[in-house]
Amino acid sequence: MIRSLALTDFRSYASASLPVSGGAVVLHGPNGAGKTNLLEAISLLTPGKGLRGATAAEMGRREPGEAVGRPWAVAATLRGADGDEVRLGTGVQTMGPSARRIVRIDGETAPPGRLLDHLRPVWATPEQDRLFSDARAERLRFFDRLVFAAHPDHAAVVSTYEKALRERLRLLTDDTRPPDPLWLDALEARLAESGARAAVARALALQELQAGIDARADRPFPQADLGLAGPAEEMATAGADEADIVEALGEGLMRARPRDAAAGRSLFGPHRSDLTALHREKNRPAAEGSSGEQKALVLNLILAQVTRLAEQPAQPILLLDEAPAHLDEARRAALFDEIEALKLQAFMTGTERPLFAALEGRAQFVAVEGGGLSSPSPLVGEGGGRSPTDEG
Ligand SMILES: Nc1ncnc2c1ncn2[C@@H]1O[C@H](COP(=O)(O)OP(=O)(O)OP(=O)(O)O)[C@@H](O)[C@H]1O
Repeated sequence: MIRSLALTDFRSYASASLPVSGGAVVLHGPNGAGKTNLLEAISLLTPGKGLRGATAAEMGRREPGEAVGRPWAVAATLRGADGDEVRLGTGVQTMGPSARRIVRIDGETAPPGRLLDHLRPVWATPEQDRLFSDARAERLRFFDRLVFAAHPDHAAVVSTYEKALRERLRLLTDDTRPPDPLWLDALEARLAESGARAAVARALALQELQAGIDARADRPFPQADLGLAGPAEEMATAGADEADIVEALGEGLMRARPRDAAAGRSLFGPHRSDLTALHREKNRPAAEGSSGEQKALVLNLILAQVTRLAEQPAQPILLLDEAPAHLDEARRAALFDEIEALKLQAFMTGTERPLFAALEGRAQFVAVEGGGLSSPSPLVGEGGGRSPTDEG
């Protein structure tokens, strides 16, 4: 679990540090105070672009009128189940368009994937309120993140696939010369192999998540019947051998060449797959649900995810941006109870402290304002920064 956090020139924070207790941490403060910025900082303690999907260059603190942000850093001290302390750090040392985030573990530069040995942040953001009615690509990215938190190899497989896909499209749409057939074959072989592996991992993760959702039937959250739409995932779900999926993908890609070349887009392959969900109780597609209903379905899915991750050595950390505000009182109380029952560390944001009234005395409350953090004793904040922009 995270024991302390320190931010330097990160977004609206010049310099802030926060000792953290286990369990629930409530970040409350007005709009624009920096609550989401703090969650984003924690979400960077895992590979990827964090909960806003931003570039490293965007995250450096900028004063009004400044075009380029400062080099920034996020650091956390963790205490593992065995009582050992680990220091995780990430940030960029020089700014510029090519700014790359580096990762340090106990002071040593490490590949970002190693962060997953220690921490597995899972987040829910207001953007997910329309997850099931949103664009397909967004939903697939969300699902791939769930797959990847439990099966870290999945990220590399998807990235290999996406790289080969871009390369193949470049060959197919190059007007200056016909595509080199050997190169095209090689790329499609790579696509079929990585695509099949991704599809198998997705199907497996879906099965585990569905089992997790089914096991939560007694909770006051709506349940989703999940599915994966896409030929490769459908084969994997039906129990096909990976080799057969590779073959089917290879054939499909070859057949799709003229169509892809004409469209200038890749119209076939598991990047076009989708996560489907049925609101079980209502027996209707989740996409038709209200944003409150979709939020509750997503939260239930995320709780199933953290429950399954809790069985792994690296700890799940729940980051809930404005989630409680979207829930009615009964579900809010159930969410808080669940965080306690699962012994989860959860960071939750909300503009109003009374939203978290049920947690008074059971959680750490942190007031976020003006780029600073303050938490009553024994948890003393040291926000020294100020938000350079308006703070609602
Ligand atoms: N790179 C940056 N440098 C300086 N300030 C930034 C940077 N990026 C974002 N900000 C500022 O951070 C503030 C937004 O913070 P954040 O999104 O954390 O607010 P919040 O407390 O979650 O608000 P809300 O309740 O409205 O969701 C804005 O004032 C924004 O201008």
